[in-house]
Amino acid sequence: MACWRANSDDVVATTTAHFVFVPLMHHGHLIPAVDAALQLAAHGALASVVVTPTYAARLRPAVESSGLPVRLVELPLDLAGTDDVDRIPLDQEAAYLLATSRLRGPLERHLRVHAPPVTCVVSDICHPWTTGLASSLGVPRLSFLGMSAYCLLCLQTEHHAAAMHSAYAAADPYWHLMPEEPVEVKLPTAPPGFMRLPASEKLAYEKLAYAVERACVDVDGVLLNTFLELEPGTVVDSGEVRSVNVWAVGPVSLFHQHEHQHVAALAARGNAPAVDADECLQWLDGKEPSSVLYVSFGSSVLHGRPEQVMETGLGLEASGHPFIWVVSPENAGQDQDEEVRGFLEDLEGRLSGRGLLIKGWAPQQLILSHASVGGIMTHCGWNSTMEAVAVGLPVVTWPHMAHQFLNEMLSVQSMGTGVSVGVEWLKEEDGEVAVVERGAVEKAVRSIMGGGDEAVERRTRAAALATKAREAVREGGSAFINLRRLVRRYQAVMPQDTSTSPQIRY
Ligand SMILES: O=c1ccn([C@@H]2O[C@H](COP(=O)(O)OP(=O)(O)O[C@H]3O[C@H](CO)[C@@H](O)[C@H](O)[C@H]3O)[C@@H](O)[C@H]2O)c(=O)[nH]1
Repeated sequence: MACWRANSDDVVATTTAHFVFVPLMHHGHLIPAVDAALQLAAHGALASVVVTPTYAARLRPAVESSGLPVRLVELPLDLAGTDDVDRIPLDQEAAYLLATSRLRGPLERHLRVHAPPVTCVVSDICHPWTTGLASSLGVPRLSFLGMSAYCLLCLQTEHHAAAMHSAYAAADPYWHLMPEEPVEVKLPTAPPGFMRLPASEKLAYEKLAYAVERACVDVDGVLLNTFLELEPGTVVDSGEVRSVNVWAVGPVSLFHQHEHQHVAALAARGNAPAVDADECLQWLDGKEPSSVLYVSFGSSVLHGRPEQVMETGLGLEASGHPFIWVVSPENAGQDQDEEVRGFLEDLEGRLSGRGLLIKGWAPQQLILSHASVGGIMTHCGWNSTMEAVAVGLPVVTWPHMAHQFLNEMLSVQSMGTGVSVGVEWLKEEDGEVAVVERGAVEKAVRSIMGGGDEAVERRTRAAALATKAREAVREGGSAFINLRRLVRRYQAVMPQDTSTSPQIRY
């Protein structure tokens, strides 16, 4: 079957499903979107990923080395002199997110003149403007959500949606009543310093939150980086409650254990690493199997207070276990805090050989795939949570904001692979401050890395989940079947150009 589209410039024929990904250019959103694009391409589709030049340069090695039909559509976007969200001041981030809507015109023009025609737009939830883009192109739109099915289900309740929005807008603690469960969970938002927004930005976030809500409504389906066996009832329920197709295609990171990927590309997944990947692997080679803890708080979490960085370091030291600790430049005091900088240098000196500090971007995927790594301390970003599942590692959970608290619950209570670090909330003049003392860090690390019965059982459960994850993406597995069905479904869709009379033939 061939589908034809007439547009103002040309007439092209295609039998290929062509997914155009419009990700949010923020690591936690962009990385899984690119992985999903690679997965779809491995299943026979063409995938285009829309990015600005900075991100195109970062992604090119991984995309090109895959040898798969994934195109980077490079479009400029300038805000405050940069197109890189890492360099945009925190108080302008919301404005940046809203500014991405400026991409719509150039993108639509690009898609209209470049063959083959798009058959499906896959949009980050933060890009409500893609609704208009898809309808103007006459193609369906999928939303790509960087969260669990459980979290999606929670978002169905008006109460939670409102709470989530007010959290972003006002940075107040909020409460969420889980659907059909009489359990109240306190979901505090963020420590001071994180998403503390000036009044002008609050408005931008409110607008954004409203836009996200709209964007979730008018979709042909939702793509989730989870898999059926991980959240059996919830994947189905989340679709039924919302009356939308939910496609669980994860763990998308497992693509990188695929024959297509090279070590160098893997090291540079998402960003250029701040360490030499070979040296990092050699360091791990010198360690016992499953003995090293990997500590990372993702791409955007700030501890807020310098004392917290020091308490974390002292807790890791006291645990006695080898570790790799990824300290973001802001947390490492690279900008101003000399005390923190000095503390980290001393720590590195004292623990030389036992603790490896990476100040900047870590080759996370490469590290987690190494046999010497035995556990992760994580902020419970959904990607890191899924990456832990994919490689079968237990986790110390230390959520910092928003749905990370739900992800903690999934790891600790549902999967049984997590131990909470136990964040304490102290009242201060301008709100609550999250505090984790060194003793709590030490205890949680010993608990997942130790040899006691509970630790062994946790590791066994994590290994069993990883087996299920690999089965899900393997031929005949649930995610594999979903990817295949997606490619078939959107290859059969006939794009219609609404500005000209569509000419469609079979
Ligand atoms: O040094 C680093 C840091 C991160 N990563 C990768 O970057 C991604 C980080 O994603 P995630 O673990 O989800 O954390 P965030 O970057 O904090 O992600 C944001 O986006 C996620 C998806 O919406 C949300 O779940 C989080 O709460 C939100 O903070 C993962 O693929 C990591 O492997 C690296 O490779 N090296």
